[in-house]
Amino acid sequence: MATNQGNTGVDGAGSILSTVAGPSNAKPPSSLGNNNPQGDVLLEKQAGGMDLADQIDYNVNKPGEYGDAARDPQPGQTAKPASDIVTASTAVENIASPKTGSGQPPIGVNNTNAPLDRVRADSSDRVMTTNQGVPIADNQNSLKAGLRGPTLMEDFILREKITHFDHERIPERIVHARGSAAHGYFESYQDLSALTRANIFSAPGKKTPVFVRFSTVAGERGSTDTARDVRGFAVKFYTDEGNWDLVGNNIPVFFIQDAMKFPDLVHAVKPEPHNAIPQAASAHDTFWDFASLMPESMHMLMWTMSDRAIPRSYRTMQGFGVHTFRLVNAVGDSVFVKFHWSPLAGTHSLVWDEAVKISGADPDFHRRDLWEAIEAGEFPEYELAIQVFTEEQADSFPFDVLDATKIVPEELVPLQPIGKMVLNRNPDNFFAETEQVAFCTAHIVPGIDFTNDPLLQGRIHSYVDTQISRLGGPNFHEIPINAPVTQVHNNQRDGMHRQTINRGRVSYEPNSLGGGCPFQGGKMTGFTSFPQPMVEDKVRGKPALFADHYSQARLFWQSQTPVEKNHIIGGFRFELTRVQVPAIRERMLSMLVNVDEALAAAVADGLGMDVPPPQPLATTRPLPSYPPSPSLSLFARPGQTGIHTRRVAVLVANGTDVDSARAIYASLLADGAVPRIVGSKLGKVAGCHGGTLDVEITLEAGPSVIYDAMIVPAGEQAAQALSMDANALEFVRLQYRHCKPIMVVDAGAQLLAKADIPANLPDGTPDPGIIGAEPNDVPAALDAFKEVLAAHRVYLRETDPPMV
Ligand code: HEM
Repeated sequence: MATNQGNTGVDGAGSILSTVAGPSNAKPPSSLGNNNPQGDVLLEKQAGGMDLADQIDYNVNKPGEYGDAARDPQPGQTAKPASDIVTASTAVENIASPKTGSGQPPIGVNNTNAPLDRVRADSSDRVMTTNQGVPIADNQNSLKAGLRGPTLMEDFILREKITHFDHERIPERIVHARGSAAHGYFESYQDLSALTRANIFSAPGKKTPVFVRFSTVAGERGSTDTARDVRGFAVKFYTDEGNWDLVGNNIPVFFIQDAMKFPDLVHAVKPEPHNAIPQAASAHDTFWDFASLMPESMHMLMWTMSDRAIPRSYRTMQGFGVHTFRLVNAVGDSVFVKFHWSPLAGTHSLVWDEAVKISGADPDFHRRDLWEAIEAGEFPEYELAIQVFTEEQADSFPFDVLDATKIVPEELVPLQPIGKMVLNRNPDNFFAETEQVAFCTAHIVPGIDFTNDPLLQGRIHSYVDTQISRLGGPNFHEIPINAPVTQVHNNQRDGMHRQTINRGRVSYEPNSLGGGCPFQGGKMTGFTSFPQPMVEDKVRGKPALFADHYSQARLFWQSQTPVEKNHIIGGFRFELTRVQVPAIRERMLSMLVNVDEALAAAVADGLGMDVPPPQPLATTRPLPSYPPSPSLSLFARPGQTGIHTRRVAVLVANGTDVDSARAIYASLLADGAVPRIVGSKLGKVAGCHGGTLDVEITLEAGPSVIYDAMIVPAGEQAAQALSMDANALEFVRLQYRHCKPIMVVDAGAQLLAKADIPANLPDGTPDPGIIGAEPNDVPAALDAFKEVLAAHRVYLRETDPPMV
């Protein structure tokens, strides 16, 4: 017998999983270069296999705009068969499943990404039909009594089309409504069977398909990506023994300790009910009213006011399971575990002013970034690490491991890397996959179990419950993206939207009539709950250690660099400035005093208030003190991907040295960056020594905030023209203000002078992110530029004067 998550309870039994999903077309087909407006690019073979022309085609065609074209042939184009497109992943996986002789799988049949492809449909070159499969002769004109007469009731084709349209929307998620997702796989580094019998960790190199959804929490489905908010990091593992969902966030703690408070928390942060303002923002009275009355949220608030809440990309943030879970091995021994994801691209964030401006410039900033990276074959990778400790060890910690407002410091329990996740395929259909996916903390597999964390316990109920209404009934586990790759057999029947056609007369157990679904599980084969002894009174309350609300908030604060501390102060100042009720601001300040007096003073200063006395503590026990934990700083993880996928604006105008601009562009591309030729209008700019260059995007359509860095190539006349252009000046100033690397060649320095960009840092030393180059010195300058770009930002520009 299996659960609806396909947990068979029989090792390996019933598994149809032999290989792992890979991309069908991660690299954009070069045929798209037909549309390339920039015909005059270099042609030089790259070591990595993708030639420069392909890369430039890809970039010129703007990744966000070719997605559909890459899959579906456009008029006059022939789609490149998926198998012809070699990507790093297909090379590794080599998982293409058998195709029919024509190369076209039948409708509804899996083509290249077994096993999750089993229901992908490709309608290219197929005759249009009704939902009953009847061929349609005319899809443009309704059936009328005469050309100018009334439409006939019998027009079932019209009515079916409109009726379906009328019902195309489903309720959005009550939280985490806005998200983006990707397919990929998880690969285990080692055999963890001593700790857990979870099948996905049973052998080194074992691969398990995953679907991952990243999200913001508070905003509605159409809200902006770069709001200050927690990010969801939900992973569905399609394991051999059913689905395991690790439904985490990018912050390792949470606002509250008990599920009982979750509806209050969400009501407080969502738009206020009388006027539905503000969208996707915690900067309003009701949120801070709740928070200031909920001191257990203090630790989480430190994280959400930090740059963790404005990541540069879903690819540059960590993920955490948050709760303490259990691992259980084959003989029933159990240890506690915390799960951590760390991106190979490092942890990088935006600065607040930039995040605000991106909301206008590109509300899909994170969605686009994830999509484009995967389409370009720059597959995001995250390492999974665990912290493992025994129940006895947990008893000796100065905090309670069942309290979701506490971390287990890495200094106390080191991280153990156990595998990596690679996201290598974008969804085919946003609604069918990203919108309909249903994650749930209750979806666990043999070898993994819950703890008594009272927040986790409430979540186990909440997800399935909400999905029954969001996805229209109890059968949403049959929706392809939710269906396990294992077979599902049980005696559950019927209900709205039932897809499975169960055979036989027996749908109960025990039975003597045969057929149906015999129960084959049993102790240590099927899922068995860890038999934790429990003899306690029924109570409403919380353990004593839960009442320490400040010591880990202080640990977080003390582990931050000066730059990060300034940003946290800025976050509190911004949010509390938006709060209208002075008493709420004062209560928050009184909580901050308990974290750190200098922090409270700096925030109070920004609010024009005095520092109030500290809020009384909820405990009389002495608070533990922790040594700073360097790994809590974002800067602890610079990443291993260099300048890959970093976006660089190359500013041009008439008079730009076209050859120099091309050389810079090609050099950036060769190192994996994403350069763009940016000018004041589309069309060609004339080079100072002849030749022309196509502008790819304008200063208005591609403003400063969507780039990680900028370069002004050589060219006296171009530098003068840019210096007269208000958009170009604004561009440079924002690049500087947002701490981005800036390189100028020769006369390009005029632009910096006109924009009043200082060459030195506030402490008087040269700014390493302002790189000037002579025309004959460009390669060396580019090397220096790339080095600063790989380090992401020059935050030293900001630290004068430090606020604490
Ligand atoms: C008692 C506390 C909580 C409750 C009752 C709760 C409830 C919910 C609900 C109802 C949804 C929408 C699900 C859907 O419609 O499919 C959701 C989504 C989500 N929750 Fe929670 N949540 C809680 C705490 C947390 C915590 C602590 C985390 C992180 C560890 C978290 C992470 C997520 C994520 C990532 C999603 C989005 C899943 C997706 O991408 O579809 N939640 N939560």
